[in-house]
Amino acid sequence: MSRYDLEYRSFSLSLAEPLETASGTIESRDGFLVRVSRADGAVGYGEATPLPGWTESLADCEAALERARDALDSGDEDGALEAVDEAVAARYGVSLALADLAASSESIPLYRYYAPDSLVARVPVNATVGDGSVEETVSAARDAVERGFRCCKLKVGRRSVEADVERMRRVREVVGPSVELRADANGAWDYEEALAAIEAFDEDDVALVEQPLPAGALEGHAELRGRGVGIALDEGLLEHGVDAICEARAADAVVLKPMALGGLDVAQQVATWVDQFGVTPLVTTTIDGVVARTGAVHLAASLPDPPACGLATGDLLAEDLGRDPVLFENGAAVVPQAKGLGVEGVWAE
Ligand SMILES: O=C(O)CCC(=O)c1ccccc1C(=O)O
Ligand SMILES: [Mg+2]
Repeated sequence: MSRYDLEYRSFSLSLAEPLETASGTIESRDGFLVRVSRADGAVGYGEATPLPGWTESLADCEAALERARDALDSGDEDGALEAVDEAVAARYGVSLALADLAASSESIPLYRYYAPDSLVARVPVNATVGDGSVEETVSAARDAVERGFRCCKLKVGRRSVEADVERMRRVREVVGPSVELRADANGAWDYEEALAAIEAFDEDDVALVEQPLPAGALEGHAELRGRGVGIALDEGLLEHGVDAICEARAADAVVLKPMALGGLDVAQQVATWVDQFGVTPLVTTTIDGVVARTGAVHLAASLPDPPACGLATGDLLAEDLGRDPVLFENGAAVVPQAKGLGVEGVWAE
């Protein structure tokens, strides 16, 4: 007898404007909305939105969701998560739907399912600024600060280091000294370029650079630390895992993307583990729909004292799966306190 039913529907969401990054341009996000329902009428939502280079393909994601559905149909609950074990986006979709259902049944917001005794009103967030021209970059950063953001992350690495240093310098002039600035090179630089960028960024009080060197580099990242600008590993976390990074002392922070790690439960474990080594966990999305994005907000809310997280990516989309339950104000995401994820109206019949 099956206790749960799993259904999924495909969607395609275009970005308001293509997001330029050093590892490619993101124009749309295609994936699957997942719904798990229990015989008593309780439901939970999840979202599996693969991103080439970061997760399984769309086809592999769908095949994994189909296996999970079949496992649940035959009453095999453990089998459902085993079926998506090798497909991180599908695993996020299924595990999020099950967690949303479980937290909803207990009438607690999802973050308290992971951090039972906590009460968290808001988590700080960064604005995400694409790798555009100086004018585009300055205008996007100025806009973000006018909307209340206190931290901006600039995508870098598509042009020369000098050009990126110029972009950063102009942004610092415009936003003033108190806004935190970060960069994300998505692995674009070699060691010499990264060193030059970091030394120049330090003069503009840049707090952090994500993935200056390719994912494979560990020693190089370790060498780049301690120069005033923090080093965060993103692609590198997926390539090496936590232990190798901590052992090589290769990072000040690691970037946790639930879609790329296979779910909030996995990301929670990674966060708790890296924290033991003094490495800061930093939660971001993969530019997802509202269901996956809100899951990431709950993950950040479940962590003690998170830094500004890359969760304010909803505005990058031209359309969404439903209404966004997360309000952004004064540089923070207001954490939904309704039961479960707090996402409604995404599965209109
Ligand atoms: O962290 C953010 O500000 C937003 C998320 C982001 O930058 C991103 C989005 C999609 C794919 C990769 C990345 C990345 O952090 O490298
Ligand atoms: Mg990154």
